[in-house]
Amino acid sequence: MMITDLLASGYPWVKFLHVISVISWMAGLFYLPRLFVYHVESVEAGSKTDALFQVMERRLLRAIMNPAMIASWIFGLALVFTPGIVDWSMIWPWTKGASVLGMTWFHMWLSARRKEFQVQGNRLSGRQYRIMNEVPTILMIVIVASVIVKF
Ligand code: HEM
Repeated sequence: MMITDLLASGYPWVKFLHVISVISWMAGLFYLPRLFVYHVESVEAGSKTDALFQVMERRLLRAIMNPAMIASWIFGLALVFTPGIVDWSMIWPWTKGASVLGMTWFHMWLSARRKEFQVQGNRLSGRQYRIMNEVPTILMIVIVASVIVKF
C-alpha cells in the first residue's frame, strides 16, 4: 500500500485532527497577547502577581500552544500530501500558506516576548500588545476564507 493511499483513506480523520489542533492553537494565540496586556498594565514587576502571570504565560505556551502548533503542522502537511486536495494552480493554497507562515511567525514573536518578561523585563506597552492582538484575527480570516471558499 502506498503512503498516498493511506493518506487518502485517512483524509476525514486527519482533517478532524487538524481542525481540533488549530482550534487549540488559535485559543492560545488569541489569549496570550491579552495576558500580556493585563501583565503590562495591571501588574507590578517583581510582585507575587508578576510571578503568577509568568507561570500562566509559560504553561499556556508549553502545555497548549507549542504542542497544538506542532500538531496543526503535522496534520496540515498530511492534508497537503493527500492526493487531489491541493491544486497549486489555484490562489487559496498560496494565501493559506502565507497566512500559516505568518501565524507561525506570530507564535515565535509571542514566545520571544514571554522570555523577555522572564529574563530582562517587558519592553512593550499595553497598546502595542493590543495592536499585535489583531494579527491572528486577520490571518484567521484569510485562512478560513482560503480553505472554505477555495478561490
Ligand atoms: C500549520 C500549517 C497548516 C497547514 C499545512 C494547513 C493545511 C491545510 C490543508 C491542506 C487543508 C485541506 C483543505 C481541504 O481539505 O480541502 C486544511 C484544512 C483546514 N485548515 Fe489548515 N493548515 C494549517 C494551519 C491551519 C490554521 C492555523 C487554521 C485556522 C486558523 C487552519 C484551518 C483549517 C480548516 C478550518 C480546514 C478545514 C477546511 C475544510 O473543511 O475543508 N489550518 N489545512
